[in-house]
Amino acid sequence: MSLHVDSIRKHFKFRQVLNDIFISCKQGEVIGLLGRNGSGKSTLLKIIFGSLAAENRFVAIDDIRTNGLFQNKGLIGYLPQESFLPGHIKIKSIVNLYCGPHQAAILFEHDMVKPFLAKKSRELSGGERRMIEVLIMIYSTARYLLFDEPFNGISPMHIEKIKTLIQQNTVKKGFIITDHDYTNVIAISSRVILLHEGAIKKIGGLNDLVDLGYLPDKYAIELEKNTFT
Ligand SMILES: Nc1ncnc2c1ncn2[C@@H]1O[C@H](COP(=O)(O)OP(=O)(O)OP(=O)(O)O)[C@@H](O)[C@H]1O
Repeated sequence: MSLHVDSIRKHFKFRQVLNDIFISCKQGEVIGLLGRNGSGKSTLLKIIFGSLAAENRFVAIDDIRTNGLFQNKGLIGYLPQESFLPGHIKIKSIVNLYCGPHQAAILFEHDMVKPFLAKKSRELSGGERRMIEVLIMIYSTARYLLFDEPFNGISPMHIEKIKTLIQQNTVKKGFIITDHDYTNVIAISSRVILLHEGAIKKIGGLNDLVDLGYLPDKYAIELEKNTFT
């Protein structure tokens, strides 16, 4: 069971943003995707999901090639960087829209969702909205989830709960997660990769992130005390 992404190429005007990108994600894995601002992380996730066209794109789920949004339906879920909840609809209805009855019933009782069920999304704070979106995606039917900045605006206590939920849900799902909160991404990732100058680099330790210019030098010694390999 795997999501297989290969040969992705994309340019905007004269800039080649993605150059023959390869990523695989098995059910049970969390892939941490890091990269500097503008390195192409969101572009890559949109192309994998099928909402953005590319010059070249190969995506296969469990060895079956998918050609875009409609073939991905129910298989790949995408949490965009910007909020996607319709502002005028109650959270309870949105949960019903995205989740099956069994998963919706779990969310209705979840302490991070229950207090907001009767509210409309526009009545929530930015962090509350993000929290709901992330939970809806985790409990959606999709088997592979692409998360673009899931921790943005969320307080540390809730980030911990979300990390636990992601890890619990890897039993049946695979995740590709990008967020500038790299310590929390690294903490839950089975593998970490860096999008650098249009290519994917495998990251074996925190020093690689310094060497490739993602983390400043001053972090090297302190961060090497932690390890994610
Ligand atoms: N529609 C577009 N037209 C032209 N250039 C674009 C377009 N979308 C993205 N780009 C450019 O492609 C590059 C990659 O953008 P992308 O949003 O994928 O980066 P990112 O790694 O997600 O960045 P960030 O971490 O800041 O969110 C950027 O230089 C951006 O300016």
